[in-house]
Amino acid sequence: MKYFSHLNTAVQLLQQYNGSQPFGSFIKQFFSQHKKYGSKDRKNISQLCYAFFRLGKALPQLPAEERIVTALFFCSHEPNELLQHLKPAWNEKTRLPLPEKIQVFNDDQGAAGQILTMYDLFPWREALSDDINYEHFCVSFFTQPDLFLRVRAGAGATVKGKLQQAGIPFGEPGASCVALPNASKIDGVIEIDKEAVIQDFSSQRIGELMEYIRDSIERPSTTLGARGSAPSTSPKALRIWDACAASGGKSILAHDIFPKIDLTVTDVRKSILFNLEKRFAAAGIRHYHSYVADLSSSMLPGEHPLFDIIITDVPCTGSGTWSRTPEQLYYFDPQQIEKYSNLQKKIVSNAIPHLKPGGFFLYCTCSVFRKENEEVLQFIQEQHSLQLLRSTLLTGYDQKADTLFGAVFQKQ
Ligand SMILES: C[S@@+](CC[C@H](N)C(=O)[O-])C[C@H]1O[C@@H](n2cnc3c(N)ncnc32)[C@H](O)[C@@H]1O
Repeated sequence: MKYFSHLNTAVQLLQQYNGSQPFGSFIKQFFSQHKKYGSKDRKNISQLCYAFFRLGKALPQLPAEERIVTALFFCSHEPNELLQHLKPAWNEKTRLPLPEKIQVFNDDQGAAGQILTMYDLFPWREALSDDINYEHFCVSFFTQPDLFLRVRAGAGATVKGKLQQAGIPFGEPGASCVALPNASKIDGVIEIDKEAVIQDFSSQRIGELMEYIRDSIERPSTTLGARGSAPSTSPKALRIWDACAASGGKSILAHDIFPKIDLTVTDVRKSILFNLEKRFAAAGIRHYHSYVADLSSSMLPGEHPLFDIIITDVPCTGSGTWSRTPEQLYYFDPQQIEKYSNLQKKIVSNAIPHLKPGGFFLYCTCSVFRKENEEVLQFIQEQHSLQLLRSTLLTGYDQKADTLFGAVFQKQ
């Protein structure tokens, strides 16, 4: 009976939650106020709640209990105790691919039920960026992504040795990337930010665009336009500005890729720059300039020499990360797409005037929407006459990772 009691608690929690804070914080607060739940109870209740969100916009009319059990079926990749108790008839069908599971659900509903299609989960297919595989993207909502580490230079053997010693299984999807099961506890095992940075696999791959810029600077003939002059390869440090730095994920990456940099970081949130300060200290980055700046309304305040490289990892819908935070999919208002696209255009417009002629502009989002990706690229080319050198969609949905979009421009 405890499984049905877990289901009831999940329903109550979902009724109280309104999407205004991350569900992870909400449920943590709930459990800290209700100590009677043991670790197994907490695990089951949170699994049921997250499953509910993973159904996205589908089946809004279904009673919450049924919606949760349906979602649990879609999220289960092998038979399990929880589903065995809540819906035994579906438990032996958990290994079926999603389209067949949807068929099982539709058959079960009979003539009275509403027919479910993949389109109901994520009804904005037409708004997606080119090259997104819609079916694979939708299927990925039912799997929790991995936790990824970017191992810093020289720390590979140490990090892997420590993980092995702690009995934490890991894979290696990339040269300096380690993938761990999402619930892995690495605090106290790895020296975070010093030995390895917690950073999604696709986010790490933005480093490939940075390497491309670095190589273009070292071999200028490959990218130089007729009038521009690439930043010199002299030992002088490259002036790099991370304009939407948050707690510094891309800045630390840039620090690790460019041999000598004079780094400026800005963000509209003072609190996040405080987090950056702590991470930079752990990462051994001591010399940098940090400012609070709202680039939606003005350029960088004060006098600043022009930059060799500007990184704008802009605020966005975060739709490429929704398998990590499925509550955002559930509560998503599609009007946000236009709102973010406009904000992104303002931010890039206030950043680009700070770029040197010949300098490089790196634009990135963790969005899957065309308006935040290709449309902003077009805006940058048309309104700011930057030359697009390279753009890439880093699809993470087949690798238990996020999906990011990135592009490199050069100013003539
Ligand atoms: C996607 S996050 C950046 C993540 C970061 N680059 C990293 O790799 O960890 C976008 C950041 O843009 C900041 N932001 C939002 N609006 C802004 C604005 N008007 N001006 C400057 N930064 C802004 C947000 O506070 C947020 O920290």
